[in-house]
Amino acid sequence: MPYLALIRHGESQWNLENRFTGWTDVDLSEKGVQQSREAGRRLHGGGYTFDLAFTSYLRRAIRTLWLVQDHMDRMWIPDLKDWRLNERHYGALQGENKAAFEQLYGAEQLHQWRRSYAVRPPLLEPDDPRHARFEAKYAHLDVGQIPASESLADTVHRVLPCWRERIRPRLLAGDDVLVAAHGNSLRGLVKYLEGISDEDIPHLNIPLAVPRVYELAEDGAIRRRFYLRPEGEEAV
Ligand SMILES: O=C(O)[C@@H](CO)OP(=O)(O)O
Repeated sequence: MPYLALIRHGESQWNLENRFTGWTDVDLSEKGVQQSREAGRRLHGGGYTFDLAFTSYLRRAIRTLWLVQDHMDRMWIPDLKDWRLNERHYGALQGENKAAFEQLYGAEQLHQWRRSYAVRPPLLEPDDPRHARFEAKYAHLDVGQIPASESLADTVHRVLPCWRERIRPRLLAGDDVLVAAHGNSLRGLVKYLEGISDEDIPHLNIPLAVPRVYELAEDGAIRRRFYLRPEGEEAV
C-alpha cells in the first residue's frame, strides 16, 4: 500500500517576522532548521522510506526537504522540483507585516486576504522589482503563467496539474512519495484530496514541519490519514 506524506516547510525568517511571504524566496530560521531535522528523525523513526520527493522552487521548502532526507538517510532519492508547488502568490502584500496591515485595514480584510477561497490580494505591478518575471528560475515560463497575485482558488488551479501529471502517477505505480511545500499550496492540495468545501477550507491550517501522512489503496483512494507528531500519530 503506497503512502504519501505532505510536509509544510519549517519556520521561515518571514514567518518569524510575521510578514506576507508568498513567492519571496526567504530561508528557514534556525528554529525552522531544527523543526525540519525533527520531522526527518520522526519519519525515520516511524519506518518511512520514500522512493522520491517533490518540492517547489522556493528554498524554505527545498531546505526542509534536504534536512528531512538527511535525517532519514535518504539524500540519494530523486527530489523533483516544480514551480507549481510554490506558495500562493501574495501579490503586493509580499514583504508587508501582517500585524501592521491588520491595524491599517482591519481584521476582517486581513482574514479575507489570508483565508478566503476566492479573494486575490492586490496585484503586484509588472515593473515592481519584486515581480517573479525578473527571476532566473522562472525564465522558462510564459509571462502569462507568472502570477502577480493569487487567490487560493488560483493556487489550486496550478497545483492540481502538477498532482495529476507528476505526483499521482508515481503513487499509482506503487512509489512512496514525500511532498515538501507550503501552507497554502498544501491547503489547496489537501482541499482536493479530502474533498473539503470552499466554505470549510479557511479553517484548515497546516502546521509547520509536521508530516501529514496518507495511506493509500492501490487505486489511490485514501485508507487512513494522520499527522506524525512528536507525541505520536494523530488522526485528521
Ligand atoms: O505569508 C505567506 O506566504 C503565508 C504562509 O506563511 O502566510 P498565511 O498563513 O498568512 O497565508
